[in-house]
Amino acid sequence: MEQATASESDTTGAEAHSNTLAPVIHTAIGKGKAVAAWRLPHTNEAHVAVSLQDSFTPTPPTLENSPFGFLFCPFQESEPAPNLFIKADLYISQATGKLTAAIDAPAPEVADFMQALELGSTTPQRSWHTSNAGVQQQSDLHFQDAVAAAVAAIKEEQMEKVVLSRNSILPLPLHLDLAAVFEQMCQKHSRAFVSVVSVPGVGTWAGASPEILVSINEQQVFHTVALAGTQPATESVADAIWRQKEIEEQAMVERYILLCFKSLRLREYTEIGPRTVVAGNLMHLRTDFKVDLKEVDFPSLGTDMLRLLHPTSAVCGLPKAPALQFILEHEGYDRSYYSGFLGPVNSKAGTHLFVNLRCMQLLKDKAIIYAGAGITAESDPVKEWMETQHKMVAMQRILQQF
Ligand SMILES: C=C(O[C@H]1C=CC=C(C(=O)O)[C@@H]1O)C(=O)O
Repeated sequence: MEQATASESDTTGAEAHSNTLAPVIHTAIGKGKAVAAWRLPHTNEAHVAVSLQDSFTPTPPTLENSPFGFLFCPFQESEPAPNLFIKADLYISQATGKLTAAIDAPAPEVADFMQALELGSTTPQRSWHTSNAGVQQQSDLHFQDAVAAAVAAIKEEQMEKVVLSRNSILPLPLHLDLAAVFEQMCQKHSRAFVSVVSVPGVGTWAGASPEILVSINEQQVFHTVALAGTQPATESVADAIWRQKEIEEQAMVERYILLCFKSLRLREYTEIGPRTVVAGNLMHLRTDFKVDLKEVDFPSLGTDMLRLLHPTSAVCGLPKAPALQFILEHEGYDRSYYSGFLGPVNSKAGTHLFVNLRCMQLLKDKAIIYAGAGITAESDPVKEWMETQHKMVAMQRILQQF
């Protein structure tokens, strides 16, 4: 039997001609397989990976020795929301338009999939894998009360910052197609990491994230960011004026990343920023941290930083333990995969994990849109609620296209 290896180039020549990405997504769902589609920021090339395995759970997520696939992890691991790895048994990119099978992909399943693809998909609209978990939605007042409680706890010095979130449930348009949702997001969000993930028994998520968690590109450059502070986008980023509250909020995220480097005794990094960046209808403050792994001998940096960073102070808070405790006690709903992380691992372009933000979960006839806001001593409950409204606009606009 052939061994699984850790690179996207380990593929056999199993090809189906004239494929585009949409039929591959439809066939995967029709055949009950897990599928992920993604497009990296500032690139034109979309990718789709399909797993032909029955199990998707990695324990624990390691990056360096992983085969090529797509990692999908929740905010907090639980039975309905486990860490998932969609191994790329089948892979297609827009650049080649050819579906290829990994060298260790199960041959009968590959043949079966190719045949179904040739026959053409009859997948109806609004067809994707759905989760069995119930939907919880809190009232607007619940969110605002939680913010007020967080401000009080911060003033009592129980923590410095906590990120509180909420969800909003919308009916789904009848003519919604998952591949078309992906395409719309690619068109509308060129600066974001765009993805759709659909896993049997777990459900379907779509999003356009502005936040890199851990990325190692083909030149072996490690990259992470401190992203925080939000305001509506202005004509030009040069016009952005940031309040002290946002500057401090982002500085806390930066400080936590520096602490992670320090705990790994890593001093050879570059730091650029904070700069104003645009994310859809919004702007944020971002500092970029990079490490050249060709110059620094630290082969496990990706996995080590992932373990230390998640959940970052951009989605959890500072210090991490009391902020997490506060979230679990006060948010009043399960974040599931919102504010978890996701992305391709060991692809030709490297490993690119993003925080699952500006995202939605697709149920049979509803979408759940998620958003959060960083709470500090200066936070105002109504303004923070408005900020979450602004963050939900990205996904609302995608649904309005149908
Ligand atoms: C938690 C979210 O955003 C984070 C990322 C950027 C800015 C944020 C903020 O200003 O609060 C959040 O920390 C979200 O989009 O749901």
